[in-house]
Amino acid sequence: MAEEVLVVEDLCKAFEQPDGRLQVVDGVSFRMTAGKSAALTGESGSGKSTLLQLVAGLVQPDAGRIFISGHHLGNMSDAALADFRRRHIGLIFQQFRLIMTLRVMDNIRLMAALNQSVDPEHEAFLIETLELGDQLQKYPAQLSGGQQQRVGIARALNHKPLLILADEPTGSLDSNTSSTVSGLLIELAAGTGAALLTATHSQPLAETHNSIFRLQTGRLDMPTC
Ligand SMILES: Nc1ncnc2c1ncn2[C@@H]1O[C@H](COP(=O)(O)OP(=O)(O)OP(=O)(O)O)[C@@H](O)[C@H]1O
Repeated sequence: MAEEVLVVEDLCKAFEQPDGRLQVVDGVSFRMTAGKSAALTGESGSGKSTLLQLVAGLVQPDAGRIFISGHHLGNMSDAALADFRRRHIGLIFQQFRLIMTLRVMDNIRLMAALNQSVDPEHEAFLIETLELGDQLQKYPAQLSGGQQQRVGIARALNHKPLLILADEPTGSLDSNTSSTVSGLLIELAAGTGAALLTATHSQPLAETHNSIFRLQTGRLDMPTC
């Protein structure tokens, strides 16, 4: 049986807003296994980014539990959680969030270097697959949007995370570039055995994942598997 990477149990999160308390996540449970991808869909404001931030341990839940490879995030100190996130989670953002003062090569190596876990063969494989070999000495601003996001993907996968969390990873790209980049992300995640959870508005992108989880009024529908 495939290894269970992510287990989310009865997760709840509310925010105080000027017009009252907003229950954004209301008893959400789901599981993901190694090498599988799931898209998280839902209308704007339905809580997709909040759910990703909860799973990344960047926001604390009001109730519920999150296990990543059997480790309960709620039992970790802030320092242990930060260390765990750096080692085992890969984050990909809509606006890429590359470090503009570092060359492409140093951006790609950032997480792996922090973890002292650089694997030159794995790194070379990512660079070749993502066609970044000619860009390594450039700065991010010298690349196209699609190239910058491919650097973001290489950075998120280079330290071999168990779980990749992508928030609208192709939202800033045109539709052709978007489907190339998202195809590479899904293929690489599956190939490295990571579980991939992607928040997206795009139904075509969602349909390229193994499963679709739809957030509606804080709850999860799982119509597609
Ligand atoms: N720190 C916060 N404090 C108060 N309200 C918040 C906070 N973070 C998010 N919210 C609210 O929670 C709701 C869900 O936000 P979230 O960003 O998770 O939605 P989303 O589905 O990712 O939206 P989008 O698709 O537009 O990015 C929104 O109403 C938002 O205003």
